[in-house]
Amino acid sequence: MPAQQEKPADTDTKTPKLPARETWRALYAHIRPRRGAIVLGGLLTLVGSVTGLIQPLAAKELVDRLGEGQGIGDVLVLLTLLVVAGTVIEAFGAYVLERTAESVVLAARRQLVARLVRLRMPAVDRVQPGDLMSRVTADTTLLRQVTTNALVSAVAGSLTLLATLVMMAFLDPVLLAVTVGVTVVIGSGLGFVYPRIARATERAQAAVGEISSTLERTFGALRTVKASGAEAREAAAVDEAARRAWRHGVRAAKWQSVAYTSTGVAIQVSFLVVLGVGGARVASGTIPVSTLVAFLLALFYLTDPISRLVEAGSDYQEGTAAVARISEAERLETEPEETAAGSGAGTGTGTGTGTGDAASGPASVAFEDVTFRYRPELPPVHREVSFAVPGEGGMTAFVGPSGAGKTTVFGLIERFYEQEAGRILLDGRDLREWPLDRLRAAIGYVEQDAPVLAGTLRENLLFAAPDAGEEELRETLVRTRLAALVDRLPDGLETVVGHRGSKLSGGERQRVAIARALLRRPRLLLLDEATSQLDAANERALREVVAEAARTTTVLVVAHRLSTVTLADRIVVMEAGRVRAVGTHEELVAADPLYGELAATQLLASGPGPG
Ligand SMILES: Nc1ncnc2c1ncn2[C@@H]1O[C@H](COP(=O)(O)OP(=O)(O)OP(=O)(O)O)[C@@H](O)[C@H]1O
Repeated sequence: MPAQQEKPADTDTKTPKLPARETWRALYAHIRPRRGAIVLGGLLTLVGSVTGLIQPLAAKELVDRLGEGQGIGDVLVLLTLLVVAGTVIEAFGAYVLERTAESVVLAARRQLVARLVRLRMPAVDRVQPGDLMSRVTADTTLLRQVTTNALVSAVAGSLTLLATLVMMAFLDPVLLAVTVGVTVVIGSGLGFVYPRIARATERAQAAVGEISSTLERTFGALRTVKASGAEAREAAAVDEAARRAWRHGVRAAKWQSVAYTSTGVAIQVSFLVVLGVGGARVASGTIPVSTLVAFLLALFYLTDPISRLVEAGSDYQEGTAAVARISEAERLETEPEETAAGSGAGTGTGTGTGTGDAASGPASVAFEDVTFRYRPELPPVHREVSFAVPGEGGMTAFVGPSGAGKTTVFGLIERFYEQEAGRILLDGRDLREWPLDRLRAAIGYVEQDAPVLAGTLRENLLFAAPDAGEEELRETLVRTRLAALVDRLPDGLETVVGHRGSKLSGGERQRVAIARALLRRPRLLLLDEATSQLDAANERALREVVAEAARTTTVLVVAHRLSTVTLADRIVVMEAGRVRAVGTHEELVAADPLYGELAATQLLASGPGPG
């Protein structure tokens, strides 16, 4: 079985940095569908704050009228309305923005998951599932802030800034030039700070991804972890990643606080410089004192928009970190859309033969000089592999030493991987010409470790054929010798089987996986036999199930049992990626020394035998 897992290059802490334009484009792609709601939310917030600004004027009018002994009833009503309206509008604006932010996150998650479930196997081999999970959960969360608050702050801040600058220019262009000069000098430091916020956030997020990866590994094999006494080491690995997330998170916070502080410093320094330069201009009679006073007041009005802009910039940096990691996951190679969705014509439920245009009945399979390697830098796993299985049902067994490339045959038939030379034919048609969904609908695949998913027995059985009827389900249970087990269980088909079917025995798991594959009514059944020993009853049950399936379906078995190969109509002996010999058990025992040795020493010979 392919079990190679190595530290993937693309989930390293150093996520390659996207160019600024591309980052913005990727971010904007998330915002675009909701730009209407963001504009609405922004406008409502703005109207709310403007209403707030009118309140002091109304209050002044109220006081004036009181002084003059006039009636204040209408002003009081107006003031009340303003307060209520202002509060309600602002709150509603905030709600619209928050809701939009959540929608942006939701859309990003859905889009990412829709792609990730369609990942091609070579991409899956390179990444760590836990890290991908954290991109879907944790990284998308970071989009919340940047897509709404930061954007609105940036626009509102820019507008206010512009208005204040115009007013300052009107008061005294020279003092404005002085202010802008000081602010730009100090603000240019942000060019140094911002990339550091982005980098620290990105590393913190990568570390969070590592936490997920480690947890996924630990909980995916908790029995092995416990049996190996590795609990403390696994916890330490999570601890190390968590510390790294903390360290980078703190670093991001440090740079954020530097950015915020620099705003205050810029204003303070501007104030002092304007005081000096303005004072001199007043002394020389160039401007009146009132202008200087007004200018200094205006300078303080600058604080708010600049702070908002700096904060928006900082949020944006966090957003870019998230977007870099999300985009990286989105760039992983995927299979065509119709595959996972099963939306291709003629599949729908996946319960029928599903091949639509192809004939029903057992499928034929042929390999013609197939050469394949898992990665370009690795040696070939298949070298000019050729064999032919006619479309007349029956069982073909693949045998050979461990690592000979038997499981890989199945991976290629399912088109999980693509050969580099040669052709693979199903029903005489090149696999590359088959729509993927139709191809897979024609095949039932039972992996070696017979994965049973968390959930109920029923969910597991119907996983590949959700619309199968109750009668068909019963019938399949009988065929796969599972009916007695289901009847024995207090909750029957609704029994929860535990994570990876841990509440079932190895033999039961195998048969559940076969039942699942059979419910798909496959024309070709690929069965990767378990290497573990089964008790005699389980082994006999399994053998009967496979023999029965072979009457109506072409069955290919990666065989580890003598009892299976003796039943096979045809045996393909593989060694080091080549087909060594093809024949029946008797023929091969007589003609092929490797097969003779395998049959004598390596194939599991337990159970009552084929008779
Ligand atoms: N996803 C993968 N990436 C890289 N190499 C792989 C991958 N899967 C399998 N291999 C390698 O390809 C070779 C053939 O593997 P395969 O699983 O086809 O062997 P097998 O004959 O089924 O072995 P076994 O009887 O032990 O299951 C092995 O050397 C294996 O290490």
